[in-house]
Amino acid sequence: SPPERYDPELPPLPDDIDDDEDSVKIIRLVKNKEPLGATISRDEQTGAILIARIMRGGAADRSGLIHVGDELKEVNGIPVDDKKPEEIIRILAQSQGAITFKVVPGLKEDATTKEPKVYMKALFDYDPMDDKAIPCKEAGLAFKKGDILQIMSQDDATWWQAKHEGDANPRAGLIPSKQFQERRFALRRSVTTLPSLRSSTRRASGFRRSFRLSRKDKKTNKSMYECKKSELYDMADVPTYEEVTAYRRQSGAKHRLVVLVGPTGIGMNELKRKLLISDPQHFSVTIPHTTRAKKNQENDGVEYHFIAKHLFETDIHNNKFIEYGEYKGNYYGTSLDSVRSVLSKHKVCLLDVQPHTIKHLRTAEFKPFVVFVKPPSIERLRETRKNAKIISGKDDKGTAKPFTEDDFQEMVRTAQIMETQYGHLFEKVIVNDDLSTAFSELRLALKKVETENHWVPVSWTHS
Ligand SMILES: Nc1ncnc2c1ncn2[C@@H]1O[C@H](COP(=O)(O)OP(=O)(O)OP(=O)(O)O)[C@@H](O)[C@H]1O
Repeated sequence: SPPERYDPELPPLPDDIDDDEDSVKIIRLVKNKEPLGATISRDEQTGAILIARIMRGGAADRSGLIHVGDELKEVNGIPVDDKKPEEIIRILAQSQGAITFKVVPGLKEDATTKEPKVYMKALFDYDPMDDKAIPCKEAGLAFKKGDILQIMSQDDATWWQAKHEGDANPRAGLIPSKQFQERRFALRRSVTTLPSLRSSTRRASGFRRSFRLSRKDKKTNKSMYECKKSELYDMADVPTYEEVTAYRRQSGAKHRLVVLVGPTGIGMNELKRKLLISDPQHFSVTIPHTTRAKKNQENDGVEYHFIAKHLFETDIHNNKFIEYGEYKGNYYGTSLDSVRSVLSKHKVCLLDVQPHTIKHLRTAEFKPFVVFVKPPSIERLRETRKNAKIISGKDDKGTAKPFTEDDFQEMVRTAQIMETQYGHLFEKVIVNDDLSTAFSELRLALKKVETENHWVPVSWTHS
């Protein structure tokens, strides 16, 4: 049967309806300490004060009574037509308890938006209090590099709304959009000069000890390992946000590649060695390639893969190497296939690389877990490394020498530059102060990578 209609019969609308009077809504909100969660702006054309933005989950949003586009007429009986937005904000900030608004409703917003599930990893530090561009500092959300943000709204091209992942407080805050941040970051970069990691590591770094070689060429005092890819390219990458998703490795699935980075001499080999000893069935390292002649006691595919120079060069051209370099006329390198070989044995592959290499490894195949091994304070370095030796590379045999004050300073300096330039790629930072503490921390972190949820780029889970 057709539904009965209970609507009352309405009289016809009068012809002389007064828009201004009839469409006005009086809204009463009780405001405690919490901000209202709305921003206002003046319409350039009409001069009207409009609700510019409603913060998701804020007081205004939860009331459901105020909407973007509503025109504000009065606050607590005070007309706002002749007021500057700053003055109105001051009135709002000062009032406590019930606030009365008189508004002319704008066009209704689409109310079907449900809570969005977009997560971004912040790749930079942000403090709205230092941001001259933000329309309202109090509405801003501060965050640190590495924080996971749930993006609540991307409606505005310049200011997104976000909250910290897992934060029970439903109130969102304003953050600069990716596009906006990229634009102004690029502008800022063009006027400041970043310290170059390349020149700083030229002296100290060279071959990783993974290649079991000393680091410096004695005669030229030059890095044996020259970056083949321009680091200028890195400067063009603007770290803003990266869309991420929770990923948990399925038991039985291949392990994520464990990548260690840090200044030379910080103890990456030591940490790798300890991991290998702690569980040789579980952890493994890659076998490097070399074009040097095999020594008698060596076996092909054990210490090195021994290959001919022209084959090595072909492999270079075919992008088979993660890193490679030349030392005394011979090539040494770590191939992608040597990593694959470890992973396909269902072992955890421990790899230390130069930081600019990380981005080439960040693929769905390897899902690298990047650990930055960081030096403690220079005082602690002096204390803890009192009896330690470093392969100085000052002589051909690469004999171990005690650390010098220069070594410590170089380590701290390089670490700072690495963190500034590549910090957004580090998922775990381990300060190698006391070695056994650092080792336990690393082992725990690697255990968690195998069993717990971690945020990874969405692109890694699509394939
Ligand atoms: N926390 C620590 N306390 C004391 N000594 C340490 C600590 N960590 C590492 N060392 C010592 O410092 C020296 C250098 O460490 P290691 O060879 O592991 O450095 P590395 O980072 O692998 O350097 P590279 O690969 O560039 O040669 C070693 O003698 C090591 O035993």
